Amino acid sequence: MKKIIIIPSILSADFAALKHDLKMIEKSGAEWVHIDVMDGHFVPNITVGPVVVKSLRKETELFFDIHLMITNPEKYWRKFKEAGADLITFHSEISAEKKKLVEDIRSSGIKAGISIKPKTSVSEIEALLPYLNLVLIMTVEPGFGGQSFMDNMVAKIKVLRKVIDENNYDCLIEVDGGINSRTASICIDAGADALVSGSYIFAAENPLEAVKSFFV
Ligand SMILES: O=C(CO)[C@H](O)[C@H](O)COP(=O)(O)O
Repeated sequence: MKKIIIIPSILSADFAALKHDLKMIEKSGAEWVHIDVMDGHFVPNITVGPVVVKSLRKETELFFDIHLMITNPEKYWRKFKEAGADLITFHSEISAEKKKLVEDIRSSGIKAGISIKPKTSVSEIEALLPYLNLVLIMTVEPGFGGQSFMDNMVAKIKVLRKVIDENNYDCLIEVDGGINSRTASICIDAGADALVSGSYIFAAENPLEAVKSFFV
């Protein structure tokens, strides 16, 4: 059975206690942490910038999975790389030249991903699959934690799995939005490799046990 990558998202964490939460994630056995970057323009919410990522980088060796929900990732991705990103994912719905952006990120020595919003289909990013390390399928409208998983996104995971497998692309499928113990199984069955979970973990009475519950 393949190993599923479980990725706690700090979006729903207490931002005054992020150091503590990174230690909790390390203790849980998870190896990645998901950091959502929102600019108040691409999505109607604002979160953190490279300064915060740099501070977090000093506290942990967890793999930093940075999700840029911003209009101009071509202007800012390098700052996140310098701050300690291991993987930078930007959105398919932006206007910059996406193949060049993927190539620039990868040639800087880190991994590159593309995310698709619920209304964007797999065909929009198919030509980029040979160059990508990861595709992030959003199963909620990006911008806020705590939303419900959109069941009609499961078909999209299956389509992407089929395209990747048929072409032997070396590209992970990550799913983000409304992931809990029930929806995790649905996504794994549909072909996901990596699952991001925020509110299910950080709203739990015991976040450590909530992360661990994904591994059983
Ligand atoms: O990208 C995001 C929102 O845009 C979050 O990472 C995602 O929604 C995780 O939160 P939850 O598990 O609470 O849905």
